[in-house]
Amino acid sequence: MLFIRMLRRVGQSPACGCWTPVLPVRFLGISPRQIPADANFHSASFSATDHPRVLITGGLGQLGVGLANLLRKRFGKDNVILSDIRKPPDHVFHSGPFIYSDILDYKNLREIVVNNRITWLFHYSALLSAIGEANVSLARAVNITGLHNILDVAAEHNLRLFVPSTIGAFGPTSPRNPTPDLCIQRPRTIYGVSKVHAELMGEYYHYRYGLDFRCLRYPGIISADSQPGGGTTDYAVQIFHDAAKHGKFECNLEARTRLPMMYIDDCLRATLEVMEAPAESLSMRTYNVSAMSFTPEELAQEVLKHVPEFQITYNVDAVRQAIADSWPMKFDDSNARKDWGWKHDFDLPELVTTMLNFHGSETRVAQAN
Ligand SMILES: NC(=O)c1ccc[n+]([C@@H]2O[C@H](COP(=O)([O-])OP(=O)(O)OC[C@H]3O[C@@H](n4cnc5c(N)ncnc54)[C@H](O)[C@@H]3O)[C@@H](O)[C@H]2O)c1
Ligand SMILES: C[C@@H](O)[C@H](N)C(=O)O
Repeated sequence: MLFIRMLRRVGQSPACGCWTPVLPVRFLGISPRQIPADANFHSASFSATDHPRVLITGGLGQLGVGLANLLRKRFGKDNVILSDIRKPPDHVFHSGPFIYSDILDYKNLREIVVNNRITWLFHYSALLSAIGEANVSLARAVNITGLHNILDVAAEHNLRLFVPSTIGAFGPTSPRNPTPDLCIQRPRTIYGVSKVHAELMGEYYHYRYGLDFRCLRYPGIISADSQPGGGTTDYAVQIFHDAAKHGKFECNLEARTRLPMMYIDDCLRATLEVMEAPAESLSMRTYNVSAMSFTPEELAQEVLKHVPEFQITYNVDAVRQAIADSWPMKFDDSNARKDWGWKHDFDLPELVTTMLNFHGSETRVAQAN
């Protein structure tokens, strides 16, 4: 009876007309892993004045080290733990706490969360779009089974959980220009399918167990000092390296392939901002975020302004091209802008200047400027 009365008391959110978080795990009697409700004594509570204790999974990829740097500046070095299944390079190992964590090992995850009194979890482990197509069973395990472990450990220990999604969560039947937050999502890659699954499972855990799940759909992310991990948008990172070093670049997508992109600083700031946003400002739990959209041809034109002899040629990779042709060309992120004040800093000209300054200080870019 108590349970039914509490369900009745839960109202509809005026902002979105959707259900507000239903009930905390303890009212449901059992958590997702069948842990007795009163066994939830490990969860560390923190008030707004305390710093969160952060764990980043898959932290040695393109985005994780930059995220750790940003969060350590904000919350203190020792409050942010980077983890992965790979061996960290020296500079990462010495820059702050690093531990081994395999997201397929649930007990290992739970031990890390408990021993380190983790309160916020950024879940970055994944196999990206192109590499996922080359190894579907591993992508399925890491991106789906691994996500289940993350959701369960987060729900059991009352963590605030960030899981990134992607433009790859849409497919050929989605509106592509622009792509809104809510529309048909029928991706044709294992990566995209696993990310739609993550969005839906995270939202389900939010409504069912009160999990504080937050998710942004990132565009292709462009970074200077970290390498992409096997995606369809990787060309937009490699082009800067090759332009600065060799003055030429062979592109694996067609010249007119338009995709949403974002500079890494904007991406990481968006991630921190949505995690810090007051819960009542979030009318949704999964948001598109956007900065710019361009084609390889347009990117090459901008590079030419800095590297006058730059040449681009095309040798199209059929798998990547098919993926790109099914993805959004432009993202509609008006809900993120409206709800929690998202605003990007980098458009195409600033992106190109920043990337070439990084790569080109001692090469042909420096000579041209
Ligand atoms: N980089 C982008 O352009 C982009 C765009 C959209 C979304 N995202 C998402 O952001 C997140 C981070 O992306 P990224 O580019 O840094 O990815 P990445 O491929 O560069 O890194 C992923 C990391 O996951 C780790 N990993 C693999 N299996 C693991 C396991 N079993 N346990 C723990 N770690 C494991 C890998 O070792 C790797 O370091 C991913 O979830 C990705 O889907 C990235
Ligand atoms: C877009 C994103 O999810 C990733 N960079 C990929 O291309 O797979």
